[in-house]
Amino acid sequence: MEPLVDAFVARQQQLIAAELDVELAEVEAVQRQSTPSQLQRRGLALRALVPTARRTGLGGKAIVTFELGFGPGTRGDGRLPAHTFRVGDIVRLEPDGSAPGERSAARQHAAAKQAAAAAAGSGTSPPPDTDASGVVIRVNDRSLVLAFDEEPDVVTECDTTRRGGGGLRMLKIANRTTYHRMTTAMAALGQFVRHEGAHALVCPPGLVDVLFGRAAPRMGAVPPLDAVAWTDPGLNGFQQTAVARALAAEHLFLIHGPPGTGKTATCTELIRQLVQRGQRVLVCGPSNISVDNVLERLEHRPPRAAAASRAGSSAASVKLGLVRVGHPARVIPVVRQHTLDARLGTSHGGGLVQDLRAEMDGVLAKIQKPKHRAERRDLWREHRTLRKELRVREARAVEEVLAESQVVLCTLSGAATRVLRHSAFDVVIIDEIAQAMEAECWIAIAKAKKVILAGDHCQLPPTIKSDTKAKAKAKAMLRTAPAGDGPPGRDTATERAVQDWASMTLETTLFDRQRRLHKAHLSTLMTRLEIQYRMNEAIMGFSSRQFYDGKLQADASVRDHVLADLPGVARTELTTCPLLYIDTSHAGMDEAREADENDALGTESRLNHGEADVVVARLAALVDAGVAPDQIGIITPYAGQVGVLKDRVLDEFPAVEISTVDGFQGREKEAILLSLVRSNDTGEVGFLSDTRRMNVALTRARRHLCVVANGACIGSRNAFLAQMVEWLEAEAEIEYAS
Ligand SMILES: Nc1ncnc2c1ncn2[C@@H]1O[C@H](COP(=O)(O)OP(=O)(O)OP(=O)(O)O)[C@@H](O)[C@H]1O
Repeated sequence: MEPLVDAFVARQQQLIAAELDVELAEVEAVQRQSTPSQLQRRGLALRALVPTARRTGLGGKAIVTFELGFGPGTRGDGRLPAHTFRVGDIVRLEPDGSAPGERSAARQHAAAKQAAAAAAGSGTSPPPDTDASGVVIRVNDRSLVLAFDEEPDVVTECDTTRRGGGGLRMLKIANRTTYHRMTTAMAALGQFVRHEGAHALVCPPGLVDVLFGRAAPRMGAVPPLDAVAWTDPGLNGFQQTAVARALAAEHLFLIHGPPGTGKTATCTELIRQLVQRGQRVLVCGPSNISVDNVLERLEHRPPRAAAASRAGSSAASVKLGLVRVGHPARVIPVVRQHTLDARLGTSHGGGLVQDLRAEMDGVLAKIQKPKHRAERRDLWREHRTLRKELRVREARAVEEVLAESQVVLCTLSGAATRVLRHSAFDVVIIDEIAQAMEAECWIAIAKAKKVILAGDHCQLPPTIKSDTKAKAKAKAMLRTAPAGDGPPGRDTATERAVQDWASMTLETTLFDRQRRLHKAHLSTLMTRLEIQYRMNEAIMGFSSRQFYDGKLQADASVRDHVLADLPGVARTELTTCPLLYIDTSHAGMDEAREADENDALGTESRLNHGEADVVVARLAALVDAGVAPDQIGIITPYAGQVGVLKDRVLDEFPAVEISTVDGFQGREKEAILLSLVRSNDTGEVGFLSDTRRMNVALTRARRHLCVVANGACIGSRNAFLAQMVEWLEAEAEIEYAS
């Protein structure tokens, strides 16, 4: 077991370090190759900012508002120029007079290397942070609000020199926190199997054995479906089976949820059932939105349950103690009252904390008034003392809130936050598992006795920047790996597995690994949900056949639904057609290349103006028929084509959502226009050849999917795409573009 896990940990750490390297190199390249004005024009920097307000946030964080002061880029009306800063971005502030990234890039690189080295060793020491980095927590057209652990000197100094010139420049920097947390989680796993004392894992050895294939997953007695008091009586048989088996599983259970099959609804029921049984649950996902989706469902009882309880059904309303850990600014507004911050505000210990924060704000206000250096130093000292006290009281109040909460929700990376350091759970549920890197999952797994994974490996994996390089390296390693005996102490199975790690990339998810590892037990270890509630039956056909053994069923409520059934939509040929294929094969609509000017590594994207014309005409026809623009999505695999379409569409129809396929995973619209772009003489299809990307693309529409493509090109060399074109030709209404 030990060499097996050690090799896994080493490989993961190597992959994480490579990914961080690429991320840092990207940021560094952009910053080094551009002047501050160029960076600002590209939305990657904001210049001439000055701090205009300060307050104290959770954990004594310094919350500082920045507005435009003076100097280059200011326009006089106080509005910020167009920029790409978003809530959650990590940014650095530096005096606007210095060269961009002058100090930072080299420092970041050194810090990253140090972090990797530290984590590979003890796994506990955090990477040194760049001095003036903060997190964007609010953005509007005149200001940005940043949170800092402690107010950086450049910010404080900026105040004193405000009337003398200067100001601050804000630049995006790579977010190293998640990488560090992943490396630390891996190091802890290594220590756990070596029985070293310092690790932070509470999960039982049996769980680790199962997750590494050293023990078969065991199942207790599965409760008969009619013996369970369902809180949502509308769940279908697959969903109920998944919940019942997940309850019975001893260490591990997998829920496979194809598009629209109610995976989140199933997880929600499972959480309620676990809470009814007195269990404490940690609910995680790779992104904030994946977590908030579950929270939103947990908070609102499904209409099906409400109706049933009015009719006197046994559907119990389980009172859940919920808390969402994570910064309130990154949480969707409807669930904000469940954030730890909001819960602290109303808790018993929260009052004292509020008083202390107010006191700290008072000191901050005094610091801002012009003073001698010595006076300001004293005030900062006072501020620090108050912050120490605040942290102690806050920790107590947080413990109280957490103790009252049976369900804690956070991102996978968020499970590493200080407030959850001592928390342990009976079960961790990871939603959207196929989008999560395995090392990230271990941050949460470390805290629980049992793991439930829910996702769909037939959709896109996590986005990995270093992947191409990593894959090539992995292949090379496999080629050079000795075929014979391994090092002493490794049995053959371990050796095989260790060599397997060499082919592992960050795209290899925990879900993938478990499915492969426990192939023989999949029929009991995993339940696939097979009734979908999104697509007209005509839309789901190809996806069902290719990815789900032809087993997907459309629920009666969606089987035949078309746009014409929506209020205000005229009944026309177009609005009664669920699947339309516009073949551009003979229309001379050739693809073009475009260098992505936001991509410092010089990646090229593709676009197709001819296809864009077709899409724009179809969009107009849908809107003319009465389909609301916000119910229409335009998706395409290429960022270049997204740009072309946005330029053509958004002025007239700002509510239409235009996105890459990758960016639309997890979303749906009543009507989807899909532009596949590739159109060339050689049949090159680029990353259309990733079947998972095509699966996502074809399964976003509820009532109408229009595919615009050069079928002759995309189907000429790629067998999967040829089958897709065949399906479209057989099942869709066909139009030929000219
Ligand atoms: N048993 C059910 N009966 C009726 N509607 C259901 C049922 N289960 C789920 N739904 C509905 O199906 C839709 C999709 O459900 P949900 O969001 O849980 O699916 P998902 O699998 O998480 O989706 P995604 O494909 O985005 O991952 C929702 O509108 C939900 O209310």
